[in-house]
Amino acid sequence: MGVGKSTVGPLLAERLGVGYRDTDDDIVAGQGSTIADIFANEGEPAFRELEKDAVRRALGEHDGVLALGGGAVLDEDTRALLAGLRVVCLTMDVEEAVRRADLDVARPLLAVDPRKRWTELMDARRHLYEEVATVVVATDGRTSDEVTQAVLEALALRDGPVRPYHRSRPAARRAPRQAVRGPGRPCPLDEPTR
Ligand SMILES: Nc1ncnc2c1ncn2[C@@H]1O[C@H](COP(=O)(O)OP(=O)(O)OP(=O)(O)O)[C@@H](O)[C@H]1O
Ligand SMILES: O=C(O)C1=C[C@@H](O)[C@@H](O)[C@H](O)C1
Ligand SMILES: [Mg+2]
Repeated sequence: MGVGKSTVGPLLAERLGVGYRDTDDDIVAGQGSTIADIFANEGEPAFRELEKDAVRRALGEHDGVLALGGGAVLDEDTRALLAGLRVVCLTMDVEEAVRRADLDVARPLLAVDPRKRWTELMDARRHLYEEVATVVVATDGRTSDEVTQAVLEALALRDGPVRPYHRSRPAARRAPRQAVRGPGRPCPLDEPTR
């Protein structure tokens, strides 16, 4: 949350010459309310249902860079949909998270005691981010342009120069996920690609 998905996503899309889409933006546009208002008025479970639908729809319609909400990976079906795609997990430490949480939009899950909440959320989610990530890229001390470059390099190390997948491309010709990540090699969040 606040790690820079919506900042780096468009830069990455531009570098790759593909479109950019953000499921948080899709939800806000579809509901005509902010995420903070959806959490406040309808509750987190209702938001998660909207998020699940938004991710499914976006993955079906969109071939370019897609930013997911930070909690999208909580859903098992969503995690299954991400298998076989290049998934970039951006990281930062808690100090940076607290700084960025203060910068702009309200993040409902960090509204009270952001340091404690962020740590709790990461403890609960770390294994899910690791499960879906093809590469893990640290953002601390890097500008968004530097993060974008690091993402491209991390993906190229795993997969060769990045070319977008196209939905028309037969699934069998896609690089198998294990080959991208390396057999039995998870992408631990405490050993990000620097
Ligand atoms: N590399 C960076 N260095 C410093 N600040 C950054 C960096 N990337 C993004 N930011 C700032 O951090 C804040 C959060 O960024 P952004 O909204 O892109 O995160 P996000 O991951 O999309 O958040 P959310 O999970 O709420 O969707 C913004 O104020 C943004 O300008
Ligand atoms: O990590 C999370 O649970 C969230 C992240 C944001 O992208 C938003 O989807 C929302 O603020 C919840
Ligand atoms: Mg965002």
